Amino acid sequence: MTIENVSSNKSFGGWNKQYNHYSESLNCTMRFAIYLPPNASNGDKVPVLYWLSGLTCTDENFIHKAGAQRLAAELGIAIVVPDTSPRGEGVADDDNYDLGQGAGFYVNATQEPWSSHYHMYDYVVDELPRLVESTFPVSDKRAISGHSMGGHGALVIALRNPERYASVSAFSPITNPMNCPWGQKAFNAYLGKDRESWREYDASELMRRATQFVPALVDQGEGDDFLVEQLKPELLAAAAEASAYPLELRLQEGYDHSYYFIASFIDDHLRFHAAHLNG
Ligand SMILES: N[C@@H](CCC(=O)N[C@@H](CS)C(=O)NCC(=O)O)C(=O)O
Repeated sequence: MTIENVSSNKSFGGWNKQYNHYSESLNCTMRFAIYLPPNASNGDKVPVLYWLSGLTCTDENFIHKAGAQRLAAELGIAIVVPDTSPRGEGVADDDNYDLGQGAGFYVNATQEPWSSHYHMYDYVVDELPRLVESTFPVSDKRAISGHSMGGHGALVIALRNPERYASVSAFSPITNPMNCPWGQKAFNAYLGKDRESWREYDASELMRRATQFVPALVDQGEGDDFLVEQLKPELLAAAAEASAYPLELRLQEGYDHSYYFIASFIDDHLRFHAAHLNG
């Protein structure tokens, strides 16, 4: 596996870096970002928080806007940020922002024209950690978090792979994609009409029947324009109650869907993950 460094910026004593590599699961060249805290340069193997971004994002939005590096440096946690879909000229796309490139929804697509590249689930669960853990001074202690579409991705991936993650968190996640317009549009396209196959990618469905628990923290802004139609945190809360899932769901008054919200609470999420990664 060859990977190519495309940027390096020192930050809070550690390094923000971007890499390109050819992804076997996505069948195209992908870029990801990694923040390596200062102690990763001393030969320590540091734990990793994987961050999954939302619709329209690349590997850069979180790195530029969330302000996570200062505390990640202090806590000694690396952060890995993949892109949100396969990309490139030969990769299927759609004119709308909520389907195709920038909108991979962290599923393995089974339908044409998406199925030859759109395997973000396999990429995030298997290929990217394997690459990161064999390339950088990081351990196999993992946590996962994300925003909106990426919050959906983080919850689904942790719920389906509880042995792989110490903790999971999300900002403004799409909690029940089977029952909201963004999710229904994406799942119809990527997975087809059979709604049974959708259940494996629905955080509320998975949480309701969970028997193995990954500690979960979710923050949702009450001033979020997408709250009622798309995000529906009350459905996740009901699912958690049904399985006695260890979910902490916090509604934050006045906050919207933007990175201003994420930046306001990212420290809480980093400390939550650090407690579980180092516990
Ligand atoms: N219609 C909006 C929806 C997209 C949106 O709100 N994206 C969120 C994630 S769901 C985001 O993080 N945008 C990029 C940013 O704020 O940096 C747009 O196209 O900007």
